[in-house]
Amino acid sequence: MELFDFERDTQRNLLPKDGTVNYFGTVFTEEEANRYFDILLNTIAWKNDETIIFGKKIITKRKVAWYGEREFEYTYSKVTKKAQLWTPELLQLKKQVEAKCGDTFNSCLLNLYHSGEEGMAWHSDAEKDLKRNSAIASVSFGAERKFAFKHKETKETVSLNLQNGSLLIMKGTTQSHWLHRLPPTRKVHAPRINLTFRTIET
Ligand SMILES: O=C(O)CCC(=O)C(=O)O
Ligand SMILES: [Fe+2]
Repeated sequence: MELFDFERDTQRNLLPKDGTVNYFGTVFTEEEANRYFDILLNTIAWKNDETIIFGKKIITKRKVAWYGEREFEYTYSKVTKKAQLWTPELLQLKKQVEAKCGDTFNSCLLNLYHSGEEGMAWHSDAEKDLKRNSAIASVSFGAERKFAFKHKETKETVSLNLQNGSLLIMKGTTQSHWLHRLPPTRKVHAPRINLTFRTIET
């Protein structure tokens, strides 16, 4: 197999063990991706994220929003938030993503990174509100950014670039054994929007 085909093979697990990550590459055309970027930028109720670090409330530069099929209460970065109801475009995106990966989702966390200087530190998405070992689908629009995984015990790392209009799935025991992050970079000046479709335990 050519290297190109190998990288495009969505059945390939990017993790060597203890979880499954599939990168589907771009699943939206550049035109569709740019259109979604603009719509989301203008229709989502973006807010600066709040978190507690060493007992102090911190306001992040990165903006976030939380949507779902119900007004779920959800604790993320140690602060409890209430989901807003799906917008028409988010519901459409959710259906497109579900059709591609075969999993279903009932909520979505959105992140807006204004430039490469904004990122997200090492974490795993294993909050108690999330259904255990359920798939998380990550859709990216805008600037291409590096994304990395680190095994919690062995510290081995795996990284890839998340392209404009791309889809990445994390599933199985990935969140129990691996951390992930979006490293900050001085090389990227353009903004990026990321959506992670998730399943809240109901
Ligand atoms: O922006 C990204 O690609 C990752 C976001 C993320 O890990 C999260 O929202 O939990
Ligand atoms: Fe995450």
